[in-house]
Amino acid sequence: MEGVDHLAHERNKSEFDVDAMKIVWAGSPHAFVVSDRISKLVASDPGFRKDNRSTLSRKELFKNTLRKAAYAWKTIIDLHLSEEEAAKLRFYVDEPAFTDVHWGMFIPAIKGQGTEEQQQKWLPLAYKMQIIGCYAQTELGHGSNVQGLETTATFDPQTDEFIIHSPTLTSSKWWPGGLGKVATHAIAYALLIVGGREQGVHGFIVQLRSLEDHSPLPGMTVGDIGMKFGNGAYNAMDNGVLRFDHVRIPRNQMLMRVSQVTCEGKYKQSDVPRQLVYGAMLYVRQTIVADASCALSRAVCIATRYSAVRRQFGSQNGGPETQVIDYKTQQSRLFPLLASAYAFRFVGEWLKWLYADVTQRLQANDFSTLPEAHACTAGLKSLTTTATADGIEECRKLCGGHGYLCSSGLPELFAVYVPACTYEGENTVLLLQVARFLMKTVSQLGSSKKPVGTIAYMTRVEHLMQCRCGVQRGFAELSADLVEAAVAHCQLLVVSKFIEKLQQEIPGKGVKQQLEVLCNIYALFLLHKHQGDFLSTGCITPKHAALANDELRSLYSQVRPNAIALVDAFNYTDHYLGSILGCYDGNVYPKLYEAAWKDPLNESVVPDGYHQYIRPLLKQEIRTARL
Ligand SMILES: CCCCCCCC/C=C\CCCC(=O)SCCNC(=O)CCNC(=O)[C@H](O)C(C)(C)COP(=O)(O)OP(=O)(O)OC[C@H]1O[C@@H](n2cnc3c(N)ncnc32)[C@H](O)[C@@H]1OP(=O)(O)O
Ligand SMILES: Cc1cc2nc3c(=O)[nH]c(=O)nc-3n(C[C@H](O)[C@H](O)[C@H](O)COP(=O)(O)OP(=O)(O)OC[C@H]3O[C@@H](n4cnc5c(N)ncnc54)[C@H](O)[C@@H]3O)c2cc1C
Repeated sequence: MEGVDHLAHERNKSEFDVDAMKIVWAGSPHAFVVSDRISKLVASDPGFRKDNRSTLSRKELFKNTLRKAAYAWKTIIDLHLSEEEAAKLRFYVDEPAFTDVHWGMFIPAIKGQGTEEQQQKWLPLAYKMQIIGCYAQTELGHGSNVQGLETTATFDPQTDEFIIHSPTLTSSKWWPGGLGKVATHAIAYALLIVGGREQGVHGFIVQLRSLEDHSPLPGMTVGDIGMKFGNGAYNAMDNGVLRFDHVRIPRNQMLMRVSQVTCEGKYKQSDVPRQLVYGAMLYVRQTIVADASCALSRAVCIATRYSAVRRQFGSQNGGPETQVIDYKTQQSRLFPLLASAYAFRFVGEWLKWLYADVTQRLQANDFSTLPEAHACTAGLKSLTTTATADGIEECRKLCGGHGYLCSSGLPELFAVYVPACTYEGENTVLLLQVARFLMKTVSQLGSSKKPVGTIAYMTRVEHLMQCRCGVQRGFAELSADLVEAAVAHCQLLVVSKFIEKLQQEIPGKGVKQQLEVLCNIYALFLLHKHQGDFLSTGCITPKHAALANDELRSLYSQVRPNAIALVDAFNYTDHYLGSILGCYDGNVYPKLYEAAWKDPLNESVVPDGYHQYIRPLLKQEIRTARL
């Protein structure tokens, strides 16, 4: 029945202060108030409905996304929302759109790589959305290998301009979000050529479309690259293709914080590391880690609530069947994902601090922590997105057949989420960056200081690399093993940041205790999963492995009575979850049944096509029918 909380019995089992945990999850009392208010504002506004998305064609989906983006912007202006509130509104609208790239990449690139003068010119236009930007780095032929990009930017001292050109088919810009149909400007990455000399890849602000009638400017061939994975909402994003035909831009539209080109045609490399050209990627990678905790927590919330609602087998003397959340197999699949959602939340908080710290240092021309920041953002982006994509799929499977319905919210969540393993740095490529950082760290330790902890094994690897073949060839030969080492290094980071979080003051009855249980689950699950490595290196004995397994089962039993309260702490509205299986009141079956009849296929009792195709079949008239 509507209005009845079918999960009340579960909520009454909770052993901790859920409201206090909501504040821990949000990050602070202020962050909770903003999130709570904005999520309810979005959920209560029909202009932001999303339950009809799966029935829209791609063009309808795209146009609806433009409508929502414009409506969101009007809401932000009308309600005088702050930048923080506006970002939360875009988050809870939950629609992949050009605004993600405008705010998440175009603006950070100008802030990170533009001079003061360039920031003063372009940022006010971008903040007021008087221009709409995209981040055009990837090409048809190159994405991971940034230094392999083929678009050229040739300086013409006669006119004090750069000539942007796509010399080959593979140099076509390909994938940039917002590029296909919406963006008026791009940060375009191109190989700089000055005085006939190649100077590496740099960023350029290029206007793509007229601000009067939105038509592509001369020399631009631009469009959408076509349908993407599944029928998911990511098809609302116009990932585009763009070819430049000798497009001229003023010299002052090269982003010149890192390097400069003078009007005389002199290339100047300031003492800022070349890698700052990659700065926007550092920013996005750290936001992606926070996004991973959000996406995984959504899937876990759905699967946990449904696992408490669903009963299957185990009826005693005609009594109720067993809740599937009580099966140890369900717990051993679900609760490590619940623990991971919290673990990624806290490592994401730390990474946000690390990014802010490195940004502050860079402003003072202190580049000492840039390598560490790169390794951490790259490694944690890779680790958390892989675990989250796998975790969303596991949550779908934990919900049985109903998990495969669009109305469960899980297929869409998976389809929209999985490209995170590829964009902003393909996950293996990023782990190789971490491996390179680890190797460099080890080689710098020198003979007097042996590596310890998770990089102790690197001594053997380093010896092997140096004696058997050159370091470069050794690295390539052992890259698959080094990627595993990189994952282990990042897992250590996640566990250690969870432990550090527990050393902080955490108010609320039973809250810290619950987090300690989740931290232990996360760590022991990893030990169980990788016990082969731990055993073969003598880090643990078979007895330790058995003890860990026993302790895991005990910890699952401790989480069980608190599971619903732990996902309630995410404080997601039913609108944001977009899932009948995960609805707050647990009233699943009537809602599933009601939703089925809303499908367009049920608009007629006899389906279109019956008379043309089915009836001839049934009446054995198929031989003569015109198909
Ligand atoms: C409101 C918030 C919303 C935000 C979310 C928006 C989401 C929108 C949806 C999707 C957006 C997706 C956008 C994209 O995908 S943009 C394109 C992303 N592309 C990539 O990530 C490319 C990956 N490739 C690279 O980063 C580089 O090519 C490389 C793999 C790192 C190789 O670099 P390079 O060829 O220069 O050479 P090296 O490996 O030799 O590196 C040289 C040294 O530089 C150091 N390095 C490399 N990268 C960085 C960095 N980013 N920062 C700092 N330092 C870096 C590297 O460690 C080497 O140092 P060393 O000391 O060892 O010499
Ligand atoms: C949904 C989506 C949105 C995107 N948005 C944008 C955007 O807004 N702007 C933008 O510029 N780009 C965007 N991209 C492009 C994205 O950044 C690239 O796809 C990504 O960087 C991966 O590069 P790639 O496609 O060239 O993969 P590749 O590098 O070709 O990867 C293919 C395979 O080769 C392997 N590989 C590659 N190099 C090595 C190596 N050195 N050693 C070992 N293995 C290797 C990879 O691990 C992978 O298995 C987007 C992509 C997607 C899917």
